[in-house]
Amino acid sequence: MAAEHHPATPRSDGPGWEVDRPAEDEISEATRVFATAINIPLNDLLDTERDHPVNEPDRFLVVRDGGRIVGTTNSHPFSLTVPGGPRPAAGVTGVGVLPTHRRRGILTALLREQLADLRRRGENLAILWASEGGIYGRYGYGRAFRQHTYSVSRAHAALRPDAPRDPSLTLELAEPADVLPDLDLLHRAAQAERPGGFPREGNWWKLRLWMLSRPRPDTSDLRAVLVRDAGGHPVGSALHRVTTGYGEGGLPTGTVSVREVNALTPAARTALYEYLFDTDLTVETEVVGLPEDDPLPALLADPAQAVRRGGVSLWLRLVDVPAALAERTYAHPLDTVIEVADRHAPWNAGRWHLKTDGEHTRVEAATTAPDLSLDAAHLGSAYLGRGPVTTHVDAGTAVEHTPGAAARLDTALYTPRAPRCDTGF
Ligand SMILES: CC(=O)SCCNC(=O)CCNC(=O)[C@H](O)C(C)(C)COP(=O)(O)OP(=O)(O)OC[C@H]1O[C@@H](n2cnc3c(N)ncnc32)[C@H](O)[C@@H]1OP(=O)(O)O
Repeated sequence: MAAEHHPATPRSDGPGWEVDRPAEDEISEATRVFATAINIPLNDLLDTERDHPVNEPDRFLVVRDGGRIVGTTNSHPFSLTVPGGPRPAAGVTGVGVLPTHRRRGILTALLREQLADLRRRGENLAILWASEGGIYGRYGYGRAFRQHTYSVSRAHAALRPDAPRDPSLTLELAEPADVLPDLDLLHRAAQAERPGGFPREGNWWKLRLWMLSRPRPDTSDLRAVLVRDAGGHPVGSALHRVTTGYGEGGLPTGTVSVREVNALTPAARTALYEYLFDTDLTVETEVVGLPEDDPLPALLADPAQAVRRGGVSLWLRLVDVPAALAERTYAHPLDTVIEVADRHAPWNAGRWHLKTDGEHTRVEAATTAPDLSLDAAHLGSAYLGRGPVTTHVDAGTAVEHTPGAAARLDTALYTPRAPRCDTGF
């Protein structure tokens, strides 16, 4: 490793660091820098990359000091579901600066250059899973939504008597890799239904299964459970593992850990939950990665007994504000002028006239007085329809010049289904 630490006047405004692409034989060094920054074993990352090459080397960016790589960022091209359909988006990842070089502006330089690079690629949106919530807001990323985990004790796992049940459905337990086409079909259907996610093209399924299957003490292998209709077609799927434990008196204390539930019909969802909530030798089922409005609590006979915890958040950035606003659809017609502040993507800064009938949208530079002044990050959190701009107006960090302008924008941006993304990257 041995990049030297040159103490310098702290600065985080970016200029001064040259951002470059790593040569092909430097990719493993860049990977090592990221592993060091994020405190994970290098072997974990190398295994992932060797066996599941999702990386496109020309999307890596690095900063060097004295010829050695000291900071990295990377991104993957995704087809992100937004209101109106799938759109090209960058999944930003691999962000790391060596502990010896922090707080000297390296991240700022990397993310500024990355934004310009993504714009050149025509990716008008960028998303990321943040390691810490305090990092990305200053770069124009807004928290678009949060995942939720439900813990349901076996004692209170009964579903409502009127939950739809279809006796013609059958359950099948399988190795995930053996039923990949069925899992993929159900996953694609679920992605199309809600904004915020993307289908797993290329090696993304392999990577996902590898991540979920990593050995854990006292834990079963990853299992897939499929629901099939009378014709044998898959209509529901879940991925899960079971952790074994024995408490006082040798009584079982196991937990079912569910990582993905996809159902084409309400009856398939009922069948999945009734199966997952009633596993021998367990006392609890934990369902990870659910959207804010998941039907699970509406199915439970006693929803107050289920414990909901907030999980990780997905952050979103409009790389090109006018293009991104024009490429989604809207729940209501809107005619408004917004003034956008954007320190790190100056092409977005200024006034934009947004006019839409819901389906067709024009966004053009404006000279008239704005109805609303906000930061690019506020648009990032609002873009998928569940991060109201009115909240920022109430907080005093966005300014409404025309009464009701923020509420009208929120109404137009609203999406009836809350966003979900179930792939780590
Ligand atoms: C999408 C992903 O990959 S998430 C993974 C992110 N990586 C990590 O968490 C690994 C561990 N951390 C690191 O590698 C580094 O500390 C980084 C990448 C978070 C920051 O890199 P640095 O080069 O130190 O950031 P830089 O000097 O450009 O700081 C820019 C600004 O962000 C602030 N900042 C940096 N890190 C943090 C943090 N963790 N929390 C809050 N603020 C932060 C700085 O104070 C500075 O603020 P200012 O603009 O008001 O002066």
